Amino acid sequence: MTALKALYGGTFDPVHYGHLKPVEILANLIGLSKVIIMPNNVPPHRPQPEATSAQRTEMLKLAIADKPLFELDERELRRDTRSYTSETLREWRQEQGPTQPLAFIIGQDSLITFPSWHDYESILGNAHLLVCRRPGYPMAMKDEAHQQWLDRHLTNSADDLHRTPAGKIYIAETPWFNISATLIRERLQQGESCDEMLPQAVLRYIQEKGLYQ
Ligand SMILES: Nc1ncnc2c1ncn2[C@@H]1O[C@H](COP(=O)(O)OP(=O)(O)OP(=O)(O)O)[C@@H](O)[C@H]1O
Ligand SMILES: O=C(O)c1ccc[n+]([C@@H]2O[C@H](COP(=O)([O-])O)[C@@H](O)[C@H]2O)c1
Repeated sequence: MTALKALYGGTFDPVHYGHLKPVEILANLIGLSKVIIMPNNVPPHRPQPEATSAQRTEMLKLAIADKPLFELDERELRRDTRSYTSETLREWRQEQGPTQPLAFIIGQDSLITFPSWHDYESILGNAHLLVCRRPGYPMAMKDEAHQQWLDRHLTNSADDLHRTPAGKIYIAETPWFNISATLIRERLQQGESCDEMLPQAVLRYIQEKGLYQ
């Protein structure tokens, strides 16, 4: 059996424990030996981040330096157009061949908006979706057609993910982490502590560079 490979895309402005901890638990649950973390360059659906792509990448490097589970992929930084996940996964699938099991990791909030993503059906054609729970967001889709789409693809079998190349959605029983980059940016701007929310090395970098003031 070929090991499942997982890509974890995000804006990471900045990276925090709400990104890292659920995914470490997910990796244990389903037997992932690597998670490839990938910052976007031009988020397709939100304003440009406060930190530059280079700064967000630097923070990711600091965050994963002592975590062998993670490696970094900078491919989206090499494109100046919108960082569409469908394009990235098409390219990754071509590199990995048609039978390699591939997955894209998202949080529960991203699952809810997923049907509005560019060419979203093709994403499942190229990868599974692995979903981590997140507090404050519904588990059901906004409309019936999208709920039926979700139900058609859902699996609760980790074996399914390892045995098939793409097309399944797995909602992992990961714990809730009530942390967001928005909350961190707001707290930093108000001079409030964020010590428990992100790695110390990332916090030091933010302070050194005067980010999110
Ligand atoms: N606390 C969390 N629990 C589970 N998933 C999360 C959490 N925070 C972020 N994610 C997921 O990580 C991925 C990258 O998220 P992103 O970089 O936008 O972080 P964010 O905290 O949501 O940022 P912002 O507050 O700036 O919107 C997304 O798929 C998102 O759903
Ligand atoms: O391709 C799209 O249309 C699309 C729309 C929304 C989000 N994404 C990707 O989903 C990942 C999580 O997004 P975000 O904004 O929550 O960090 C990140 O890799 C984004 O580039 C992709």
